[in-house]
Amino acid sequence: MIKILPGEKISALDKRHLELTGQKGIELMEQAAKAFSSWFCKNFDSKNSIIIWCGAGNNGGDGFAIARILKEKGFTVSLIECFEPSDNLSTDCEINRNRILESIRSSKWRGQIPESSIAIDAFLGVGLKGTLRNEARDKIKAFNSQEAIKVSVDIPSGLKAEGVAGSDVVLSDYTISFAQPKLSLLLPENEFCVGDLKVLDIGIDSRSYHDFQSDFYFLQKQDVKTRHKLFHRFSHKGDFGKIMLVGGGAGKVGAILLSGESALRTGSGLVFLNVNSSEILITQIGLREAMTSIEKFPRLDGFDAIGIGPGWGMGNREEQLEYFLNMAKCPLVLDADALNLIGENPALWNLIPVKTILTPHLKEFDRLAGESSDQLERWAKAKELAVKFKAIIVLKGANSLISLPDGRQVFNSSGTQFMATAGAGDVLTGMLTSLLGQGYSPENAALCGVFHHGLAGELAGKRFGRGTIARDIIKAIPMTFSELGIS
Ligand SMILES: NC(=O)C1=CN([C@@H]2O[C@H](COP(=O)(O)OP(=O)(O)OC[C@H]3O[C@@H](n4cnc5c(N)ncnc54)[C@H](OP(=O)(O)O)[C@@H]3O)[C@@H](O)[C@H]2O)[C@H](O)CC1
Ligand SMILES: [K+]
Repeated sequence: MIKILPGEKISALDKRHLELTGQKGIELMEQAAKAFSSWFCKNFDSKNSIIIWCGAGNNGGDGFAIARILKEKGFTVSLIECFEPSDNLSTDCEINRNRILESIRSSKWRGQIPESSIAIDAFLGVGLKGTLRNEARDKIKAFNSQEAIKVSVDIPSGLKAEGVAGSDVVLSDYTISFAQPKLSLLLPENEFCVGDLKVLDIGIDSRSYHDFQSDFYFLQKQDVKTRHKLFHRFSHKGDFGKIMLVGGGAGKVGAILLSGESALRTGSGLVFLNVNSSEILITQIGLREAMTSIEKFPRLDGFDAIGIGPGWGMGNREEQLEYFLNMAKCPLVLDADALNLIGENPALWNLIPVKTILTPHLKEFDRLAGESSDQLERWAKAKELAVKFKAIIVLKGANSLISLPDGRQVFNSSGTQFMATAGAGDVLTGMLTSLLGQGYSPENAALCGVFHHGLAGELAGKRFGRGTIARDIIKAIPMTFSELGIS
């Protein structure tokens, strides 16, 4: 997994990469511009007219290089230089400016609002320091007043790598960030200016990160494959685990059925659903592949993993939750009402076995950890709780955050807005419990489960868009394994 470094360390990281590889800065910039352009060509037709706003630093240098590449690809490109002739350009910005083809129209910014169908923001990147100067503010305002689709290079101009955006910031539809997402791009508070986020590999040598400390990591497709267990032709039902999912209170059976079905689609060998006695019939009809039980205090031996909470209800459940926390000898997942019960009675924290996976959404997290004034505070609290109770806390949302007992915090890269639908969380609980039951370590179960859940959402979202429902996500789970080449 790639480390997420503070913005102020990015140039030191580049330097380390250049030392290790013998590359030149201008070559790294070219890799970044090529990565951006290749994403751009996949997403936009060359009939579009493009205007690129370039600053005087390396973000602007990226912009000049992107202009040249997109022109070569057949786009109509023009440039606005957001600096004065007296300003010092960074060395690589200067080189790329000189490489610009004569056929690209380039003008100085003189307060005009140009016309184009796509505007690319390569004005300010992670090198922004202190308070934004007035002249930069005017340019950002002018940039925002264009009607064009807006795409930011690396980070929206005016946004700091770690900060919450103020009012003087480029309002992007897409932000295409290099090597690693900057923390500010992952804050829900900044969604209004970041838009869709894509992080592109620009070929930074992974050894370059060794010299830098950070507890924040970014989980990508390539990190997941090696964490999977592989099964072979002699594998039998037992290897795929026997799990119990506890929930399904009166009127909420749907939640546990979704968890059960997603566990089966994730590969569980045997799935038991423990539900309210009133709900047994409907549970059996709802998921033929599952077995059902209605005991409040069922025997737990023989289970490889237990997931508790989906649709459980909170009335008279505390004693039952205590029973599961005290008696289970296998790994646990706690979700929904199991978490709400802990929120109501914090003493239960002390009963949670080490490396239990907790999967709160934002509101459940606030019930567990108390209200937070912003997401940064929530992230800090998640880390504190994960370390204190040696738990794995999955704070669900866009770029779900997995806080590990050793203090590392991992942001997930998969997912889509179309997963914001009833039952998506129950699907995750089923997947995580399933992977634990298959013998994955809790850390690998959390990382793989969260990534595959997001990927399943993406696949379902591509097909059903806004109409995506939790069952579409479940149906897509098997495809996530083939997508990653996992048998
Ligand atoms: N590893 C990577 O991710 C790579 C990223 N690349 C790109 O490089 C930029 C970072 O480039 P850098 O040169 O360090 O800085 P910027 O271009 O972001 O910003 C410098 C310019 O910003 C002006 N500035 C700074 N503070 C202010 C302010 N408060 N108000 C207005 N203007 C400001 C600064 O002007 P000065 O007069 O102060 O010097 C500069 O003009 C990164 O974001 C990526 O896009 C590399 O291309 C490849 C590797
Ligand atoms: K930018």
